[in-house]
Amino acid sequence: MSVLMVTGTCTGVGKTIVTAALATVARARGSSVAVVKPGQTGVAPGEPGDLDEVARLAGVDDLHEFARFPDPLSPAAAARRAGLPPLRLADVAGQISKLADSRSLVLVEGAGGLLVRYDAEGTTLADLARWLNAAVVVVARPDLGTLNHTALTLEAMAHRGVQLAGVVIGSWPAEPDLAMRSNITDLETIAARPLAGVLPAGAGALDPAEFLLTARAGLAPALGGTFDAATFRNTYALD
Ligand SMILES: Nc1ncnc2c1ncn2[C@@H]1O[C@H](COP(=O)(O)OP(=O)(O)OP(=O)(O)O)[C@@H](O)[C@H]1O
Ligand SMILES: C[C@H](N)[C@H](N)CCCCCC(=O)O
Ligand SMILES: [Mg+2]
Repeated sequence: MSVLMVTGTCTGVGKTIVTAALATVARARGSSVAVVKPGQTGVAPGEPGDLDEVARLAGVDDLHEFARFPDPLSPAAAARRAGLPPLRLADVAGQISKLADSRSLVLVEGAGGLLVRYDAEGTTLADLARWLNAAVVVVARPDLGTLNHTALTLEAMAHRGVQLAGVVIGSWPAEPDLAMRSNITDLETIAARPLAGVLPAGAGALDPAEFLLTARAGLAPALGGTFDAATFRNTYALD
């Protein structure tokens, strides 16, 4: 049993796609996988949320969303605007612990980036990770601006004693520009380790069978495998 959290350097960086990729690879290895989205914002009741995307891509049906607020804001702000009580991550920690007792892997996708607030006290995914002693995958963009966002996220994690599982690039384009090619090297320096994975832009549009193959190729290290850096570098002519 283990709990792996997925955060990002910002919203919209590909956390849901990476969560689905981790889930599909783990399931293909025979693991029982639950996926948790503690607080879903920006989606109306009855509309498909991030967990529905994970279900579609990875075939997971063990899905747990603990609160939903329609405004496309942080969970704290969205709850406030809806006039609803905020989600208590301390309660969510207890629920995740229970799930982890009977699954090989529980994946938890945060809302937005690491320090997005869930309540008026400023509880964040970093608190949840620390309470559960869970490592965190950081999903980063490949393009200009990502070095600073990634460095800030990793520094905030280190400062709070949150363990880094690895940095994954959520959406790598077929035609990377100079900044992207350079950033690959610098992201590895910032993380002080090789990238834990890279998913191609467009991975989210694949059918589930193709998505599994893509996820396997791009994400093995985040689940204890080896990332084939040489193949990746050759594919994208990075050297
Ligand atoms: N590798 C990818 N392939 C295809 N589409 C992608 C990929 N990565 C991201 N996207 C698209 O970019 C958008 C944002 O991605 P995603 O929903 O995974 O972001 P997120 O980090 O989970 O955001 P949120 O904070 O809302 O949870 C989505 O519309 C998604 O379909
Ligand atoms: C609505 C969006 N897609 C996410 N669900 C929530 C993102 C919150 C980001 C808050 C912020 O850092 O400004
Ligand atoms: Mg998401």
